[in-house]
Amino acid sequence: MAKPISIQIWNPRGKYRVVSTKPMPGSRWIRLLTDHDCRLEICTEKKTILSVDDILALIGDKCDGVIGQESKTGLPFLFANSFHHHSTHQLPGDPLSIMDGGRWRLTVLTEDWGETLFSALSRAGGSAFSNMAVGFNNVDVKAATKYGVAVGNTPGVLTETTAELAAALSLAAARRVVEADMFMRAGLYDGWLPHLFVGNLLKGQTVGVIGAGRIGSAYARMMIEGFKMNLIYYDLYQATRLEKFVTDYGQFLQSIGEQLVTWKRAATMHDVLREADVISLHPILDKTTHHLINKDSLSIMKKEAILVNASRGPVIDEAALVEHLKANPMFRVGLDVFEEEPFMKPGLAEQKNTVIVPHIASASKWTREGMATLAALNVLGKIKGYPLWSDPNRVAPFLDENSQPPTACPSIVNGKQLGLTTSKL
Ligand SMILES: NC(=O)c1ccc[n+]([C@@H]2O[C@H](COP(=O)([O-])OP(=O)(O)OC[C@H]3O[C@@H](n4cnc5c(N)ncnc54)[C@H](O)[C@@H]3O)[C@@H](O)[C@H]2O)c1
Ligand SMILES: O=C(O)[C@H](O)CO
Repeated sequence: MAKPISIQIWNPRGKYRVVSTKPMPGSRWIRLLTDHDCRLEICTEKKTILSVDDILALIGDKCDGVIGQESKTGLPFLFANSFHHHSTHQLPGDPLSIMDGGRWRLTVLTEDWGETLFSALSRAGGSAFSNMAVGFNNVDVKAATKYGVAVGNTPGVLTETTAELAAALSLAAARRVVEADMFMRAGLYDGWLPHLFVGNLLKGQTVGVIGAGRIGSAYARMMIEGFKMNLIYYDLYQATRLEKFVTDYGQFLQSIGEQLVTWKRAATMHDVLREADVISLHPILDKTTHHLINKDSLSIMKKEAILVNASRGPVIDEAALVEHLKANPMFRVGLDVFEEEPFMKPGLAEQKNTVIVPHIASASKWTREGMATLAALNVLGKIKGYPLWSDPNRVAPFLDENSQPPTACPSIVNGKQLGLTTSKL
């Protein structure tokens, strides 16, 4: 077992022991737990990723609930959590393995919430775990359910913040903002030139969205309202509200004498790749979306297309992307996530046609504090036996600093499997 690691303790006499594997932004989440009789232990260890042994040491003999972090892109439960039946992209080998220089090696890139940790939490008397994230590809939900542990996540509070970063990456890539900034800082500018950093105009072009869920739909709206782009999207489900929005918005534009905007639901992802000028990826990461963008799919995209990824790194085959960027200098990408965070595939950083940021899509103050609050309330709610909140996307009542949050768990992904009741509120 790993040595005990550094811990900050709040409300030492609290009846329920809750552990957070990282300090989280804001203080409301701490108050909410300690005001409800929780002894809170926050791991302040500098390590970015805690090992299973570290977390076992944190759980100890008595622990009622844990707040964990997805921290970095996680492959481990790609297969276990897949709720979709169509599989067009099979990863060869063990799901815990990753290709490295021609060999498969074991990798743990994230807190590894599987059988070992959930059985330990259950033995310690715990029944609650929440990720401080909406994605939960680092969690083996089946194992959690087997041990009676609720798994929380934090939807609703990061939708707009994440979509805004995807829009920022789209714009920065289209207008070559980073390249131009570096040029300026290097003192290379010696006067206006007709050909200097010519990029792509977005107005009237087609935006493609793959995974038109909460974030994908919010991003689509931003690009349509902001830049009057037409939409083509691919999702396993119809995005009815998004379609209606584009229809209504198009009619509004026509009524004021401007050009219509249109939408199309593509029958295949390849239709989006062929037709769109800017493509943004927003699906969950599971076996159906692993390496969705690979050598073949890149080859059918327009030579001057822009590809944005603020979902999960392994949705793109990053090595294939590097080759594509080298061969197609006018093809540009905006990346918030990487296949093996915190690393980038060799060659990516050297390519001028990339805009790369370190997994900051949800990093606005309001969102990060809200994520901490929701994660804490998922754990508190389960410990207290509160029901599930009826609509995990409607989280505003939990985020109002001036009132007590509802007595419900904001978002538990395995609530049904655990037979938890739903709040009437
Ligand atoms: N970069 C970041 O910091 C950051 C922040 C928030 C979320 N995320 C990622 O974004 C993901 C999406 O978040 P969300 O809140 O919009 O989730 P969501 O569940 O609302 O949307 C995901 C959509 O992907 C679709 N989908 C699933 N499999 C697909 C497939 N094979 N092809 C096409 N579409 C498919 C689903 O039907 C759904 O509509 C999260 O799971 C998370 O991994 C990243
Ligand atoms: O899934 C998530 O929520 C992100 O990756 C972190 O914001």
